[in-house]
Amino acid sequence: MAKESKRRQNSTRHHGSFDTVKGRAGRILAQGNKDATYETAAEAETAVLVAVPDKRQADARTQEYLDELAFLAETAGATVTKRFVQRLDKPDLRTFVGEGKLEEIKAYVQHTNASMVIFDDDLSPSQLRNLEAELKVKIVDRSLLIIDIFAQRAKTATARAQVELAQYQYLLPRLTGLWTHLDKQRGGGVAQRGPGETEIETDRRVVRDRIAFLKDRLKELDKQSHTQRKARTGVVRVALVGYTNVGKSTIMNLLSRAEVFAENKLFATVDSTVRKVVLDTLPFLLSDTVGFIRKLPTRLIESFKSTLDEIREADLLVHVVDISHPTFEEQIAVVNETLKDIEAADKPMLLVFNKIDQYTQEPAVEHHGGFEEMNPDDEEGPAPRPTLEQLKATYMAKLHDPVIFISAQERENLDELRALLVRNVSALYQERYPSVQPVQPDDSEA
Ligand SMILES: Nc1nc2c(ncn2[C@@H]2O[C@H](COP(=O)(O)OP(=O)(O)OP(=O)(O)O)[C@@H](O)[C@H]2O)c(=O)[nH]1
Ligand SMILES: [Mg+2]
Repeated sequence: MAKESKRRQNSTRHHGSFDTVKGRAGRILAQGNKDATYETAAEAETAVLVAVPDKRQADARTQEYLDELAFLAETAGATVTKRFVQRLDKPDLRTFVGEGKLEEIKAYVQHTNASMVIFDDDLSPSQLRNLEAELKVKIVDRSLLIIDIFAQRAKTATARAQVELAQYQYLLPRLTGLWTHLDKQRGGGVAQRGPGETEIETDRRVVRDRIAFLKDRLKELDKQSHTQRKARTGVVRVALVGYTNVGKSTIMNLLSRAEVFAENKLFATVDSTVRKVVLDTLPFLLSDTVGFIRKLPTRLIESFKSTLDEIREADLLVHVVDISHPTFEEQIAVVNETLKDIEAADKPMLLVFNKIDQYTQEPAVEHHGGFEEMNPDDEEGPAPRPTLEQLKATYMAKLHDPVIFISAQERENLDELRALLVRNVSALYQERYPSVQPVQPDDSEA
């Protein structure tokens, strides 16, 4: 714990991401500082959340989304003190929220000395700039927040290079839009003038060079892991997939006795880990990897290509679902969509409903920071959820894939899970490698 906070302090001493977006990092980069590691929130920072749902979105849904954003903010290290919601058909082009709402946010931020405002969507470079000018605090959008958490978590060389690539790809268009906008607005005035065209060009070139370098580096790392993966021919590969925080790493640890970091934070895992598992003398490789989330920036998916290869190359996917989560069905849909995006959707899949110990028919009331009743006049509470038995019946009937209900934490139904894995893995051996005798793969590898 002490180590973690020391690491944080160290890394916050680097230029912050907002400085980056403000353009300062552009200059730091131009001076050859290659360490792009930064964090959105230092400890004890307070954050205000802003969501602009469209008019049809139900209040309860909006709060669930804001819960997730608050969870992300807390994971990044900030304390959420307030949530602002404005229903609009379309976000305001200039400042994302309308003028009146902006005034409200501004007053709150000034009054409470909040250190940042986090938006549940991505902001255009000019929205970012305008909001910064109006609110005079750090402005963070959803992509930046997620990239930032990834940056805090990435451990392996590949994951770090992938995160850095995502950071620079985020930075590049903002470098441009930012300064051209600033120049236009200030008419090239003196006091707070940004760098001239030449400097911007230099910054852009530095960033592009770095992007090219990172892509090469990732290709190199990919070649190495490809060689590693080739050595695994003849061994069935199983990948744990699922929304973030559903219990993938916990299950990995149970099945493989590995020590994968699991905790109640989003994106505890951003590297992939592969372990040899032997069940009933049947060996296979099990990989635990980064969780998915709604509105995951495409750029981030792209830069995490090597990590996602572990999923793409698997013979069998184990889709873990947190059934106790109020939006678990939407989470299933998000995971399936993301699997489609990375072209891994048509693999055989087992659906594992986890956290049955925590499932209640009461709709969840757990809220993260800054919660306030949105519509106190709204008498109509959410409908009770189906029983676990009803859910089982529905899902068994609805899906062709095998379905199982477990609690990794309470070790409930784990034997059933193991048996299901053994059945499916041995079927895959027969189908995929009819001539190969199951071999013992090398000892576990990271
Ligand atoms: N109540 C309950 N909690 C669980 C269960 N399984 C895991 N958890 C908890 O859920 C949290 C997330 O677990 P992880 O294993 O880190 O989840 P993950 O899917 O690997 O998460 P990311 O790596 O962040 O995508 C941890 O606090 C676990 O202790 C379960 O069956 N019941
Ligand atoms: Mg994990």
